[in-house]
Amino acid sequence: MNYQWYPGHMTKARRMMQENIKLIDLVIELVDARIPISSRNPDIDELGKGKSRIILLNKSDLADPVWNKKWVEYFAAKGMGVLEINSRTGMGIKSIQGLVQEVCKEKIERDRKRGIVNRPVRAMVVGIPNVGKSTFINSFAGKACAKTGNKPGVTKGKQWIRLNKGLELLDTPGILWPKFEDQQVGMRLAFIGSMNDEILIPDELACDLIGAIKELYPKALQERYAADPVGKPIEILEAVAESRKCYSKGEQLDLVKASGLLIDDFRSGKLGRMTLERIDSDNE
Ligand SMILES: Nc1nc2c(ncn2[C@@H]2O[C@H](COP(=O)(O)OP(=O)(O)OP(=O)(O)O)[C@@H](O)[C@H]2O)c(=O)[nH]1
Repeated sequence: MNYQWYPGHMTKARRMMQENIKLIDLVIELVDARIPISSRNPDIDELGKGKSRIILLNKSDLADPVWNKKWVEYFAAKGMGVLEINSRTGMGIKSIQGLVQEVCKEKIERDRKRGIVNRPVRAMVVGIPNVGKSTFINSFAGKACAKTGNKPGVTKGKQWIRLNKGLELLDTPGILWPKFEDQQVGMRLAFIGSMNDEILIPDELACDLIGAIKELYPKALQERYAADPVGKPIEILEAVAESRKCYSKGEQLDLVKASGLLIDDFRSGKLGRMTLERIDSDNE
């Protein structure tokens, strides 16, 4: 299947990003912990040049804990502030404030030398669609947050959330586009549900997903569906249909229904915590 990403509002997204980036000191980039490279924007390093940076591995509850640690080490080794978080439960969120202070140390020091004290760090959350930006902002800002009104000298309509004396967050996240011309990336985004499912063919998507899981977590397919993990993806999909009793009229296996169930099981973590992207020579 051709995994086609429709850039849609990419030009607008880029323009907004370029406009907002001028206003901030810190870029908080959210990625999906299950595919930490494919869920990044290919131009983020260029767009965020000269800004402090934090990368958050969101949805870490759905990803393999062993690989969460390895990916944290990977980004830390590249000099980035990094944490694994779960925006739904708030896991890891508390540690962000300390990390902000750490990555913005130079800026705070620079301000202090110039006699500027108590100027808050201004941050913006960015990430591709569906990575959890809104959930994260709600969780990070919490109920205690107060929206500050429009500030003089700031582009009209911008709203800042004051988290504490030292940190303000732009209330609207920057939506970035993924590396949409890359088929592997497109496929992984389709697996996690970051591509419009309506443009995808369910059983082909399911077979591609089975192919990926079979390589990395063969036992999961065996345990949940009693499937032979060395079988062909289509045979494994048939096993899914049998184990979940997906039959259409005439006792035929309903592979489309089975595909939906399998994809849902993966996306909701019922198949287990899985990381589908590994550190290899391509991204080292
Ligand atoms: N399991 C899990 N689900 C999460 C987490 N963070 C967000 N989600 C879910 O992911 C889905 C997308 O979250 P949103 O906050 O709407 O994502 P977004 O990046 O703002 O999406 P766009 O508005 O499309 O750009 C929602 O169903 C969230 O509940 C997380 O850490 N773990």
